[in-house]
Amino acid sequence: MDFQTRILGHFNASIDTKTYASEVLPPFIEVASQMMVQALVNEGKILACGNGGSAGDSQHFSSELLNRFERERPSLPALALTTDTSTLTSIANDYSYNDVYSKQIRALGQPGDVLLAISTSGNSGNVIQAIQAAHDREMTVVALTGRDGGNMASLLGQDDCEIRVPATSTARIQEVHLLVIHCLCDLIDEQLFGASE
Ligand SMILES: O=C(CO)[C@@H](O)[C@H](O)[C@H](O)[C@H](O)COP(=O)(O)O
Ligand SMILES: [Zn+2]
Repeated sequence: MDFQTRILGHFNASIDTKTYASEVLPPFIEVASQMMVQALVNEGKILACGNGGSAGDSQHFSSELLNRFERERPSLPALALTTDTSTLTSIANDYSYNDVYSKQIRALGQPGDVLLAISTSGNSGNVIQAIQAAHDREMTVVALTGRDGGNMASLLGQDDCEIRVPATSTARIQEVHLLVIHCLCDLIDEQLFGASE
């Protein structure tokens, strides 16, 4: 296959995945945005975590809340748990990589906060432990997953929200996760700061 055909294949697969996702995800995205707005209105915050591309997504989300998305508005409290290398490496070194997010959540999480837990497989051990820690801290969880939701799906309670991308490719799932994150940012701004175009 020549490179141009290969590139077109990626574009078409991404478009198809987004089209299919657009038929099933919007109600879940709306609920997740309302959970986040409720936390922010009650002076709570949003903690985010994931691995690899999903670590990047966590930081992408927190930067858009802390700084801005598409309009001028006050900073909003969000924190990616993926960035402090001293904390991450010491927890992984002294305990286990599975503990790198849960230990931070047990210290920083407050009742009413939201955990944004991102995993394309739903099976990353440290994200699973993060969900358990969040529940222990009386936080709610918005989970961005894919495939069959993995072990994360079965951990979620009725106050949580899973946004499961109907796809099996990690890359395609990640591409929809980023779109979902931008939808969440827009809906948060819309609910907190009023309607815009
Ligand atoms: O970005 C990619 C692949 O597109 C990878 O870095 C990917 O994020 C890593 O393999 C992650 O460790 C996968 O973890 P998860 O999505 O299954 O939780
Ligand atoms: Zn990737």
